[in-house]
Amino acid sequence: MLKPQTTAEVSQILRYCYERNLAVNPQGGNTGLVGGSVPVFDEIILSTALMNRIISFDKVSGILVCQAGCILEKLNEYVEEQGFVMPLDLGAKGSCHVGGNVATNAGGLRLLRYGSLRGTVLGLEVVLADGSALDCLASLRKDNTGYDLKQLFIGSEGTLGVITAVSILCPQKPKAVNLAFLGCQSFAKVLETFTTCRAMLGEILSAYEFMDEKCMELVERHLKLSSPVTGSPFYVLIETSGSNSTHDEEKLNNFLEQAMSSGLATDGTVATDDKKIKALWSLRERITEALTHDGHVYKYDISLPVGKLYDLVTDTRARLGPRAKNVVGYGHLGDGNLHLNITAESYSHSLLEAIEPFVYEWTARCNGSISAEHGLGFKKKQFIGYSKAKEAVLLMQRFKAMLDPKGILNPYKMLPSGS
Ligand SMILES: O=C(O)CC[C@@H](O)C(=O)O
Ligand SMILES: [Zn+2]
Repeated sequence: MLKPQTTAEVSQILRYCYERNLAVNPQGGNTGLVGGSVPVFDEIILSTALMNRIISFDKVSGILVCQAGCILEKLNEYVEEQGFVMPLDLGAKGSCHVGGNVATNAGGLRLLRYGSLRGTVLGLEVVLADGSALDCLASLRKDNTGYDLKQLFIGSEGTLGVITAVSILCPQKPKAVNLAFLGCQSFAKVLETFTTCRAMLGEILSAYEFMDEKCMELVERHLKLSSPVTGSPFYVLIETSGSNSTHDEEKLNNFLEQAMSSGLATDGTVATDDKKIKALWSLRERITEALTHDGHVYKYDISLPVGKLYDLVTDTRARLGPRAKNVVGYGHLGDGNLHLNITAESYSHSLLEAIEPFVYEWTARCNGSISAEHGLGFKKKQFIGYSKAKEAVLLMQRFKAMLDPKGILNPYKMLPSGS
C-alpha cells in the first residue's frame, strides 16, 4: 500500500506503474459495499489516507476545495463552524473519504434535499493512468466551456483516473432541524405519508427514509438500540431543515396532525434536540451494521418506481421462504432507492442462485437500476447489462480503453469481463 500526500506523488506513482504495467487499486476509506475498493489479485493499493488537507473555503459562496482523502465527517465539522454543511451525509461518514464518495457517486441521506454529487461537485483534480494530472478543479457554479469532463470521473469507481482533489458546493447549515419518526401499518401508508408530507412540508423536507419491522428487530437485537415507536410493520423517518424554527415546527405539527388523524401513521415521536435526533437517526443509519451481526449478508441496492419498491422485498421473501434467515427492506424512499438485504447463517451457493438473477430480472422488468448508489465494483459488474444497453457498455469500454489503454486502474471492477 502506498500513501501519497500530494498530487505530484500520485503522478509519480502512476507514471511508475504505467511504465511497468503494474495494476493500481485506488482506495479511500474502504467503506464501499461492492468490493470496489479492495484489490483482487496483486494490485498496488493507492490510499488517499494522507491526502487530507483542506485547500480553501469561500464563506460567501460555500465552495470548499480539499484533497480527496479528507474524511466526510471532518469536512462537515469544518464547514459547520463556518455556518455550512456538506451536501451529502451517510452512515459511513466517520471513515469514508470525500474522494471515494465522488468516485462512487455516493448518495446517502441528504440527496432528497441537496441532489446528487453530479450537481454539487463543481470541479475535480484527477491523475490519469499515465501519471498526467488533469486540472478541472473549477470553483464556479456555472461553466459551459466544452464537455463537462469531471462528470466522467464521478461514479467511475477509480477505473478512469485517481481523484486527488474536489471542489464542492456546501449549502447553508439549517438553523432549525426537526425529526419525526412514525409507525405505519402498511407500505401503501408509507407512500401516502410521503406524498402528504411532500405537499405539506414543501421546501423544508430534507429526508424521507423508511425501514421495515425486521430492520427494527435487528437493530434492537444486535445493537441493543431501543425505539420509542414500536409495534408497526413499517417506520418512516422524516427530517425537516429550515431557517425558522417556529415556521418549521408549525408546518411539521400540521402535517403530523393530518397524518395521525387520517390514520396514515398510528404512532410517532418528534425530536428537536440534537441528542434525540442522533438517537433516532441511529435506528436507521446502523441497520447495515446490525445486519453484519446476523450472519452472511446478500446485499442489493436497487432503484425502482417508488410504488413498487416494497413488492421486491415481499416477492423475494416469498421465493426464499425458510432458506433465508431474514429478508429486510429499507432505504431512501424519497429517492426511490431500496436496500434489500438477505441474511443466512452462512454463505450458500444454492441460496445465491435462488436470489440471483431473480432480483436483477425483477428489477429490469420494472426498468429499475441494479445499483442505485453503491456502484458495481467487483461484485456486481457482471450484471451491468440488466440496467444498461449493450451500446452503452461498449461506449464505456471505449472510454476506458482511451483513458487507461493498459488497463492498470482498478482492473476487474465496474465493467464486465470477458466481453
Ligand atoms: O447496507 C446497505 O445495504 C445500505 C447501506 C447504506 O447505503 C444505507 O443507506 O444505509
Ligand atoms: Zn443507502
